[in-house]
Amino acid sequence: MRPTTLCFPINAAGEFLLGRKKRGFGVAKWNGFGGKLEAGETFRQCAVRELREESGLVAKEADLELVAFLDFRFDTHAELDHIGYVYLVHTWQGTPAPTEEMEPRWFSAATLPYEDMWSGDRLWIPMLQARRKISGTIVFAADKESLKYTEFTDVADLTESDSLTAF
Ligand SMILES: COc1nc(N)nc2c1ncn2[C@H]1C[C@H](O)[C@@H](COP(=O)(O)OP(=O)(O)OP(=O)(O)O)O1
Repeated sequence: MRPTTLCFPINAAGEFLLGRKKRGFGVAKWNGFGGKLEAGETFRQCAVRELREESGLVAKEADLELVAFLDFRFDTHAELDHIGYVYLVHTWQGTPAPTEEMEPRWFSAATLPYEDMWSGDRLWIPMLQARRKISGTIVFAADKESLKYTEFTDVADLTESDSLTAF
């Protein structure tokens, strides 16, 4: 799978905006807003575009705080392996609105619906809520849901890799 981005808007009350995915990869799960990199796009361009397309929120590239690099691997489905850059978004224009792909809703930090999210999320999203920046590997088992292996490392700073944009 192509490289991806994932954005989590956070409001002044510390709530996270999630969207319930209506179609495609991760359908019916709550997640941040993002998608696959398009040809010629930078990760930040992708993140801004996907956030707008899926939530209606308009952010500037400079308003994205890069907080995680994740290597998602699927033990018996290598075609699904992909990397993702994760951003927190504190500033935007517009109001969240349902889109063709996502049904948005605000959640307090303590009540994220982990039972209806990707199973790795309950491990790494709390690290972001603790203001950590991380690099991680998440390996899913054959059922594409259970976790087989995870590893997370704190990083002092993160920068998007240019070498991952060519495909
Ligand atoms: C496997 O673990 C994952 N956990 C979480 N929390 N998020 C994930 C995981 N794997 C992928 N994601 C994110 C990364 C992207 O933001 C989306 C998937 O992107 P999608 O397939 O929806 O990409 P689009 O370009 O929007 O899709 P279309 O081709 O349908 O337009 O999930």
